[in-house]
Amino acid sequence: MNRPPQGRSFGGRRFQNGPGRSQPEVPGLATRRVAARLVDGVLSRTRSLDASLEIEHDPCGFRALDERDRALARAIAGVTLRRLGTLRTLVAGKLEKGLPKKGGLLEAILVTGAAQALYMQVPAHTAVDLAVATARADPDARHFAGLANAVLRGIVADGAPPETPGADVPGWLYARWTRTYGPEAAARIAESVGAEPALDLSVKAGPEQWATRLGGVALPTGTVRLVASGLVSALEGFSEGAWWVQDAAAALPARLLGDIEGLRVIDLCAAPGGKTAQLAAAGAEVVAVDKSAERLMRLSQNLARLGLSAATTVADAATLSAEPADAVLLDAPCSATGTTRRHPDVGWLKRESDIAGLARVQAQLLDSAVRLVKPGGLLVYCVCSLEPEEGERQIDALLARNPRVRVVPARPEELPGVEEAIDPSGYVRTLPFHFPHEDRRLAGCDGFFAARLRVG
Ligand SMILES: C[S@@+](CC[C@H](N)C(=O)[O-])C[C@H]1O[C@@H](n2cnc3c(N)ncnc32)[C@H](O)[C@@H]1O
Repeated sequence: MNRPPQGRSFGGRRFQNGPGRSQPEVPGLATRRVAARLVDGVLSRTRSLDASLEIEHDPCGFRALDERDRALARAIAGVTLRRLGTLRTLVAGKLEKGLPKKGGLLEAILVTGAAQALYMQVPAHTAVDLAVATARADPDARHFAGLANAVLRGIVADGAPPETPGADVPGWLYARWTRTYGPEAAARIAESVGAEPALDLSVKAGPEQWATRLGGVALPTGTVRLVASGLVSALEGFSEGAWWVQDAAAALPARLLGDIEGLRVIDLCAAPGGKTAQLAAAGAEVVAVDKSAERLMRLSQNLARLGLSAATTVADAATLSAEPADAVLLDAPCSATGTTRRHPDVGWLKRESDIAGLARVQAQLLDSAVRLVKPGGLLVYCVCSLEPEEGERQIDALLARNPRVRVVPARPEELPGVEEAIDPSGYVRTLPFHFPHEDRRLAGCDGFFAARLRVG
């Protein structure tokens, strides 16, 4: 006789109800367990949300869910991470002795449960009951199912707290933004990164037409912006390769190279290829370099969909030797704090001490990039970080150690609609509240730094 499967299967439809017994799972429970596991990867600093969704062995059971439940699990994890500071404070306020040491998924269950009750349209009793059931089904958290029930009922009874600027940004990061940009701008950055981002597309041609066809708006820099919903691959123009997804701020650095038609351009740290696509679409002969063969393969697939081409080289850009090019674009690995709006887990996964290590790598990459530019050619350096050590200070230090390099300041007419991003040194520094729009869903951008340099 075939017996029903026993025990726990992440994302499956069965869970352990007691020794040797298995019953059909409560509807919605698998989705909550997956959401808690996605968030747990971030709380334990073991996996980013994207990594949990992409890793082959599917550590959270995400792929076992159907499409609707996947969307819900992702939404719960996303809202939780966007509100994590507030949710952790609320949970801590209900726990006299703090979180139990061996609670397994307990913290993730509590914050995802509270997020659904306070910030999503999930009835509070459903959010609490499913959180308690998720705790019962976890081998460690089950000892604290009663505690989970009491904590969540208390949080629900109090309701959502008033918004406090910076409450959902990790303390170390908010303190940095306050020091760097001042308290008012830091609060505006925090508010902007707390909102759901729009979907930004770089189009090969005809931004106005594509904005009309897709029901979005064309930004003055040429990016087409839509309110995100559903699968990107289902949107008109995806399969014919008319556009690719790229934040409006991420599309600025390649523009700084100006007219590159027919020029040879080396794109360092190129994968997954958003900037390579821009360079190739502008008519350059592009060599895309990345140290990850797997990510370069994804770049080639992306370019193939777009009907664009570039040569690819798997190499460490810090030691690459190649024939110098007319221009080089270096999009260096960085703390990525400027992408907090799209990746609300960034600050929770990183430590402040990571920044110094990244800055050292960026300096090596910059020195190598300078060597790869023909005399008289241009180098654009960029990072998706809000931290000056990775941006402004990095270029200041390069100028001080290499007399061959000088800044070619960005000009306002090159950045229509975002002229305020040009600083007194001629560097480009976008902040998440740039690209304002009356419809809040269409406002904002990633925090990027870019500098254009001439190598003599
Ligand atoms: C910020 S992402 C680049 C995004 C890309 N430029 C785009 O527009 O789509 C950073 C990339 O740098 C690559 N990378 C990191 N260190 C590198 C190195 N030393 N040499 C070459 N590539 C590197 C990573 O594999 C990753 O693909």
